[in-house]
Amino acid sequence: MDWAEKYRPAHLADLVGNKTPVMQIAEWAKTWTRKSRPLLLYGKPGIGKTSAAYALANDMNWEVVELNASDQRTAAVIERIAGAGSVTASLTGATRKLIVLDEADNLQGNADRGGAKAILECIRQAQQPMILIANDLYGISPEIRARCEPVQFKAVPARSIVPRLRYLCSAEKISCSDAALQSIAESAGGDIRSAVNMLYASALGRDSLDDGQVHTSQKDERVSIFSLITALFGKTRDDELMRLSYDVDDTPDTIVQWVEGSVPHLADPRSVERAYRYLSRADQYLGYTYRRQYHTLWRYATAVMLLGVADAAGGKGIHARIMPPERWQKMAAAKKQKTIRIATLNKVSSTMHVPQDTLREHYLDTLALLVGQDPAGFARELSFDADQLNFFLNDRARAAEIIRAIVQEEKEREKEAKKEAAPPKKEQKAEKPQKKGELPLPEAESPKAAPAKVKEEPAPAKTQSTLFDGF
Ligand SMILES: Nc1ncnc2c1ncn2[C@@H]1O[C@H](COP(=O)(O)OP(=O)(O)OP(=O)(O)O)[C@@H](O)[C@H]1O
Repeated sequence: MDWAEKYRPAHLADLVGNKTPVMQIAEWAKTWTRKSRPLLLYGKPGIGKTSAAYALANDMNWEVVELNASDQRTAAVIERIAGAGSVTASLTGATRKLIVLDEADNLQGNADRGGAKAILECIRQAQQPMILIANDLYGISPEIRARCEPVQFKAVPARSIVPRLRYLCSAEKISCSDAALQSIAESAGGDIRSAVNMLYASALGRDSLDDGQVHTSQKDERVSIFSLITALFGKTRDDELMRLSYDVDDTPDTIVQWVEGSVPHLADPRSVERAYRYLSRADQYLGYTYRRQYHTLWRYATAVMLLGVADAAGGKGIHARIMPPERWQKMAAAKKQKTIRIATLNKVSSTMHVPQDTLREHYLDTLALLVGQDPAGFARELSFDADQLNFFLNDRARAAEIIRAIVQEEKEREKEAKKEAAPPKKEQKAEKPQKKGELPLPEAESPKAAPAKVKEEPAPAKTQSTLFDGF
């Protein structure tokens, strides 16, 4: 087992740094009731968010139900596991179950619209404590954020990491110089997992370690696409540019798109034209690579693209924000539209018992007209969200307004239902003072009992009839 896992803190007290958030978590757990909001632990990777959730469960003798947003991407799976985990009692005798949803910020992709909804539903219904974990607080949808109590974890300073590394060395019976520990702790940039991994990699097969034997290469020497693009437009030597391209995680077909996205930032139109010529040549090589499965050509593609564009750019630097290729944004928008279209048509076709193709080819216009006449009715009937309603209305603001009103209505109804379900305060009713000189009404004549008399008029069977009765 690697050391990061082997030395995962077992108790909250074992966590290094972040004392305030740790206390906040412990307090939340001690005072937890079903009305408590879930915690949302956020902060950069490797600083103890997941460890804190597990250590808390251990300290409280709670069982953990872990959901990993990036693994279990469908709403159905999350609903099934979270639903069961959140409302049923524990089988192992643990007092409670702690639902841990890791990588909660990974759920907001377009494909995961259902996933985000399922989390919201899970938060609403959970009868058990729940912790969401994310790197980026703003990668979480506002609805989920609003329902959670945010707890920020901060990068751990090197001076706090050093004692932890020293403890690991003594547990593993390795003698390690202070300078070596200091150098590892500083290059970890506040990420304890990274520090532990560096120590592990450096100490492998040794029983003593000094400064010169430390590998701090971990992730810090990985080249990001941003540094590659910056180098491409700067005065970088050709061999250095090629080295950077090998170190970057992205493949040439991705790099070519980033380069293409940056070319319009060149000031001189002649340079732009030259850069595009090199790009199109590189693109041809990439095409051959895939068609012939001859991956050596990748190297040519990379060389033509980078050295050619660098030559066209003339080392003048890039003076604009480096952005992901615009094409990706367009593709993401198109993918979102497709997801909405499929989900919407699925709902309608299964309710109307009409195949999706037939619906799309023959009835879509008619349906859009009908929805336009009674958008709220259709939205209620088919549980549309704002995007799905907008698919028919083509008016985002109106669709959002209608859905907001429906949600509000539902909340009111829930409130009413809860009120009705609450046990009647009988003493108050019984002791309701009677006005002077007023005779008590017999049961049947009291205003409350009156509706019981109109039994001839059956109440409209609201739950039975639907908008689709005619279909
Ligand atoms: N505060 C800490 N104290 C002690 N060890 C830590 C701490 N933070 C991280 N570690 C070490 O790093 C490993 C990974 O930490 P953890 O999974 O808790 O990080 P995380 O903040 O949840 O990261 P990510 O966002 O990538 O999931 C732990 O198993 C442990 O070895």
